[in-house]
Amino acid sequence: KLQHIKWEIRYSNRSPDCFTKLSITINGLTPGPTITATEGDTLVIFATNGLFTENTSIHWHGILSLASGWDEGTREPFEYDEERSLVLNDWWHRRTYEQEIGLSSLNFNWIGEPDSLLINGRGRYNCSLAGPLDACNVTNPECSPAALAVMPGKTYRLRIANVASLSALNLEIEGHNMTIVEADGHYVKPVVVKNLNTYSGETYSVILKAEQSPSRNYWVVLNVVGRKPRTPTGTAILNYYPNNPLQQPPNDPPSGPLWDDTMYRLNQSKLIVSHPEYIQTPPRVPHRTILLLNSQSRIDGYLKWSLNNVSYFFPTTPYLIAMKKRLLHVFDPGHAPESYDYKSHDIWSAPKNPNATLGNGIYRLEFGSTVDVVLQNTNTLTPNNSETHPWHLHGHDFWVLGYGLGKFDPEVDTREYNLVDPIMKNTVALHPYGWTAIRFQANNPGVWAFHCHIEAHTFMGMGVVFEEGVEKVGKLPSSIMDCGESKLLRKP
Ligand SMILES: O=C1O[C@H]([C@@H](O)CO)C(O)=C1O
Repeated sequence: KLQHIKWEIRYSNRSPDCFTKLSITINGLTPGPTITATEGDTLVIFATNGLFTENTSIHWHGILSLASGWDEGTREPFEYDEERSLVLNDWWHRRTYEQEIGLSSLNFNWIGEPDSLLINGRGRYNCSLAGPLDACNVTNPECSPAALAVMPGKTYRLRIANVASLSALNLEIEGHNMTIVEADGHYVKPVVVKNLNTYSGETYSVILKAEQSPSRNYWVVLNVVGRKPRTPTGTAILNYYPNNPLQQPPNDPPSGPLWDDTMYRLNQSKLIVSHPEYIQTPPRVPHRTILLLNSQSRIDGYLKWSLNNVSYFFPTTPYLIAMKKRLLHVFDPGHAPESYDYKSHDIWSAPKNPNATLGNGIYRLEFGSTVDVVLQNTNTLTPNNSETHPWHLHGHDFWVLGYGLGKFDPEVDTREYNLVDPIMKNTVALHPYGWTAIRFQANNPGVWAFHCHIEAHTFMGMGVVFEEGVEKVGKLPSSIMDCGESKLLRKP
């Protein structure tokens, strides 16, 4: 089926948590409109940029720009009556420009924790904390809680997206277990959980049975985990027909797991493996292994994040254009570092020498080769602290071969890799003081980002770039020649 969709991207005043804020919207909505499509449909999306001074682009998160013939016509390995979407977000009242200035000043100012958590674009800020010039109104219908309507006895597929820019979020539905059946577009060997940890950029489907007493509603509860929460719990209402969708459950919301229980989250990550009937077996061995030390660092006094002591900065001319048009001077010609000194590096302490360098050299991958990346976490510059990082790869799905705590040991840990039924994903968590190993095939011609999906961390340099088969990319349209030196190539 062919669908034509029109999107207008513009600023509007929105009050998703009762506090009015200028927000970037699609057709006036945040989160934007839902597209309902069947696998195989063709979507033509005509987007207009109604922002006054900014460029914009849309990243098709989790939708591979590759022909995936093996997915044709397959049936889902689970049953449900209806589906519902749950878009989970964290929300700040300060403008992103102020945040950027704070992050990139010598007088570093962290973005802090979110003001609110939103479920389907709705949250609740405590308006008594708002300033005299702020607009904050708890009776605004825009911020009345989201209701998830269910019929007693029916089974639902909840499609969950964590679109937060920072937070790892724990979702719990009071009195109901969830069965995880899908992650990042791949079917999962079903696992029953009381609550679900999701990391920025991830998507899941869970099956929920409306099998509790229909005499009342139940809480849908969202909590920050992995960072010390300073944000009130986000809530929505699981609304059993025929109760009023605004009727609050009779008790307090459940409190969720402890925010700093890393083992709990690590163990849940390990439970997510491929559904037995949908296994795509990974190649047995990689052609190349890249080991990436994730560390907080300093460059000339500025706080940064770096990979193998290189903090990434974006070149002003896009790589794809630079490579196709031989503008090779616009980024570092050298190779990005393949590894770090893992024998002597102490991951448990703040680094004695936190200095790093800026760079934007790339990893050139042989087309068609199998590449392993091992992400190694370490202590930040703060003593006894290590953070969670959701790593997101553009242009590919990867196999998740394993997770561990402590320092990755290539001799021992590679033997424990799951080569039998690993899940494929596009976003994966690196847990505090832990490591995560992934494998992918460099089979999608182009230039692809691999970065921490925490927006502030990407901004502070936490990313790398892969190139493969760029010579196979066809002619670039002159309409994309907008940034840096590519402007000179634009046909009038
Ligand atoms: O990048 C970060 O900076 C702060 C803190 O480490 C320094 O203020 C924080 O929590 C981050 O995730």
